[in-house]
Amino acid sequence: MSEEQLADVVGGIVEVSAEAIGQATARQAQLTKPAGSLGALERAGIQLAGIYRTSPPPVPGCATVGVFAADHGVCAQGVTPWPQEVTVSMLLNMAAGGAAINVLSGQAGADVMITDVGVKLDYPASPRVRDRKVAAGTRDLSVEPAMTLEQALAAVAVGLDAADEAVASGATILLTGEMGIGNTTPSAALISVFTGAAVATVTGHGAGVDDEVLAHKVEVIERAIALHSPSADDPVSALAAVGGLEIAALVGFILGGARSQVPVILDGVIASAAACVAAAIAPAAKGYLIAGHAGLEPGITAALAHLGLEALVDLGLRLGEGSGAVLALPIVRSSAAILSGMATFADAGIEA
Ligand SMILES: Cc1cc2ncn([C@H]3O[C@H](COP(=O)(O)O)[C@@H](O)[C@H]3O)c2cc1C
Ligand SMILES: O=C(O)c1cccnc1
Repeated sequence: MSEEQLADVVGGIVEVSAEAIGQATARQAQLTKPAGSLGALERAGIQLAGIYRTSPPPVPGCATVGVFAADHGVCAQGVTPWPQEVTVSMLLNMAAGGAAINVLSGQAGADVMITDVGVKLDYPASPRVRDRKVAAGTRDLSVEPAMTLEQALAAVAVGLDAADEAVASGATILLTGEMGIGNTTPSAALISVFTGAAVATVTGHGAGVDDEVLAHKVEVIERAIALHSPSADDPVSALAAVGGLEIAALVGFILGGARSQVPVILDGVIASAAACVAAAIAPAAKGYLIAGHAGLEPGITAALAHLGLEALVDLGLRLGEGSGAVLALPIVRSSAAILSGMATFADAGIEA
């Protein structure tokens, strides 16, 4: 897609409804509970009213987790303990239903939609994997831009199409997922660029590096940022320079959800990085974002603070895949059900 086509997408994203938010806020105060007693559940329900533009909001039923997979040239710098082959192996594991995201999605009642946007190694085609490969992995962002602008935009388009397809198939809520060995490195880079936080404060252990490798990971990211001088004022260029193909696809998935006026539940650090980019491209998209969980990666905390989002769940997760997003799904559904299902003080004849 071209930058003009992306601008059209941005132009199609409307702010969530302030009127429905006002109505839902007033309704929360009339329900048979002390004001504010349901905490974050109340705030989530009000947000859903704004997103769906009606109060009470519908309970989001059909849910799709968009899992985007890709590889990362920066793995050449030794920023992850895992070999790149694991991206393919886990992709096939997900296609076979054996990954954590499959099990958790089954429990939550969500469909898993798997898209290859940039896996490096070949594998036997699977009917469960959508082949939308833009490139066989990114370049090493510590020595050259991870992607060309064209590749970054093409990957954004893959995510937009996935969101449109999910919504056309009946999804009324989207959740972000990913698989890509090495992807916590570009995620930390983007979060540093978009939040302004120091690299060392937003870089974590990812899939298990020790403290010594973590220090090296920080140094690799600092080097990349010094090389490209990415700016939050030019989000697509920043994404191309220090991002990843699945992160770009997640940017498109988020923008697509916002354009279709459905909520998008964010997973962990990779989703948080994509959300920072999406919000910089389209500030109105922010209103459609729900932070699924807090997680152990420090970049999540910085990104959510930057976006003004409050994590719904904190189970000390550090997996990714979409795991924290699907765990939050029942809570998000409950927040809508509270607004439609609870009696008001007037209904129950209680003097408020
Ligand atoms: C077996 C396995 C399953 C995973 N599922 C998600 N990730 C997570 O870990 C990777 C990012 O961490 P890093 O940047 O440190 O490589 C991504 O694939 C992410 O989805 C996994 C990682 C592994 C090894
Ligand atoms: O929080 C995450 O999303 C995460 C953490 C570790 C590894 N991969 C992803």
